[in-house]
Amino acid sequence: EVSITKFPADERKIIAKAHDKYKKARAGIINTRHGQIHTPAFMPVGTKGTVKAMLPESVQTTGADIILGNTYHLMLQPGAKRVFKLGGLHKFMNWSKPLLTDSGGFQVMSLSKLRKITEEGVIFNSHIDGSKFMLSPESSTEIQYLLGSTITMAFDECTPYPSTYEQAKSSMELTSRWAKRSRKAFYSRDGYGQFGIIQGSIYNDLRLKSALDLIELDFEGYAIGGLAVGEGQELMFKVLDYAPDLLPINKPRYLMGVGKPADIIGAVQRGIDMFDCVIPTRSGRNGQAFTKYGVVNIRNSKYKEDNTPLEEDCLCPACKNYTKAYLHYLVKVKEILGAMLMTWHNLMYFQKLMLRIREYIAQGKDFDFIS
Ligand SMILES: COC(=O)c1ccc(CCNc2nc3cc4nc(N)[nH]c(=O)c4cc3[nH]2)cc1
Ligand SMILES: [Zn+2]
Repeated sequence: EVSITKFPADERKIIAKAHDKYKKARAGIINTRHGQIHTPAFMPVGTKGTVKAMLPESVQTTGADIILGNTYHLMLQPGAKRVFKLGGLHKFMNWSKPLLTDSGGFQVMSLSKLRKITEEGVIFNSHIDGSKFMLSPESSTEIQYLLGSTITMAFDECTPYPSTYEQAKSSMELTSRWAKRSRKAFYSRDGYGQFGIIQGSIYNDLRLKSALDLIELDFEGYAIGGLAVGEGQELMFKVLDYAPDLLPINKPRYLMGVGKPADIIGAVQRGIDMFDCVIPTRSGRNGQAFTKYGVVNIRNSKYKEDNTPLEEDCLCPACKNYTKAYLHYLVKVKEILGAMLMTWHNLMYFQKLMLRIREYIAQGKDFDFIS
C-alpha cells in the first residue's frame, strides 16, 4: 500500500485544466499470459533485458506490472536465437510478468550509423561493430517471437518531426504496408498480443487513414507513434485531442515514449492507457529525483548537508534509509548505489502517480481532490 499524496503544483494546473475538457480517462485491466496489467500503466524501460541499476524483484516492488525491452539491442547482443535457446527473455532476465518489446525501427533510426530504408525493410550497420543487419516486418516479428514477448509491436517507420504533409503521407503508407506484413507474420497465441502503431505526424487526415488501415488488421491493441519526437507538449496534446478516438474504444491505447508526469496526466485525460519512458531511469542516474515538491537535482550543492529524505512519506529504500546528503554524495562520486537509489525512487514515484490516477478514475473522481 502506498500513501496518496497530492500532485505537485504544476500537475495541479494540468489536471484541473484537462478535467474540464476531457472525460475520456479510463481505468482497466489487460489480461495476458504473464499476468494482469492495470491501466493506466507506466512501463519502465529495460532496453537490454534489464531495467538499469534495478533487480527485477525491485522493479516488481515499485508496482510495475510490465516492462519494455528493445528488439534492436537484443538482436545485436546477445541475439534473439540465443535468448530463445536459453528459454526466452522472461527466463533469461528473471522477469515473469508481461514484457512488451518495441519493434526496432525507431531504435535503428536513432542509434545505427549507416542505414537504408527499402520497401523490404531497413538495412543497417550495427552501432556496436558495424556489421550489417536487416530489420523487416517479418524479421522483427520473428525476433519478438523468439524473445517470447507478451506484447509484440508491429514494425513501423517513426515519421520524423517536422515532416511535410507529403513526407508524412508516404511514411504513413509505408507503415500501413509494413503493419499488414507484421500482422501476417505474427504467430497468435492465447494471452499474447500484437499492437499496431499509427503514424501520420500532426496531420489529422493521415492519422485517420493510418487508424483505418490498422483497424482492418484487428490488432490486440494500438499504439500512437510518431510523437515525443520533438514536437513539444502543446502539439502532442493537439494530436491527442482526437487521435485516441480514432482507435477501438475496447482495446488498449499505448502512447510510445511518454513521458514526464504532466505529459502522462494530459494523455490519460485524452484516453491513453499505456506509457513507456526512459525519464525516471535515465534522469535518475543523472541525479534528477521526481518528488511531490517538483524535480530535485540532487547534485545541487544545496543538498550536500541536507539530512532529510527526498520524500518523508515515500516507502522506497532511498527515502526510508538515506538522506539527500548521502544521495548527493553518491551521485557526485558516481557510486553505483547512487544510480540504484535514485532509479528506485523515481520508478516508485511514477508507479505511485499511475496508482493515484487509476484510483481517481475508478472512483469516478474528477481529480477535484487537487483543486
Ligand atoms: C532523460 O530523458 C530522455 O533521455 C528521453 C529520450 C527520449 C524521449 C522520447 C522518446 N520518444 C519516443 N519513443 C518512441 C518509440 C517509438 N517506437 C516505435 N516503434 N514507433 C514510434 O513511432 C515511436 C515513437 C517514439 N517516441 C524521452 C526522454
Ligand atoms: Zn522514495
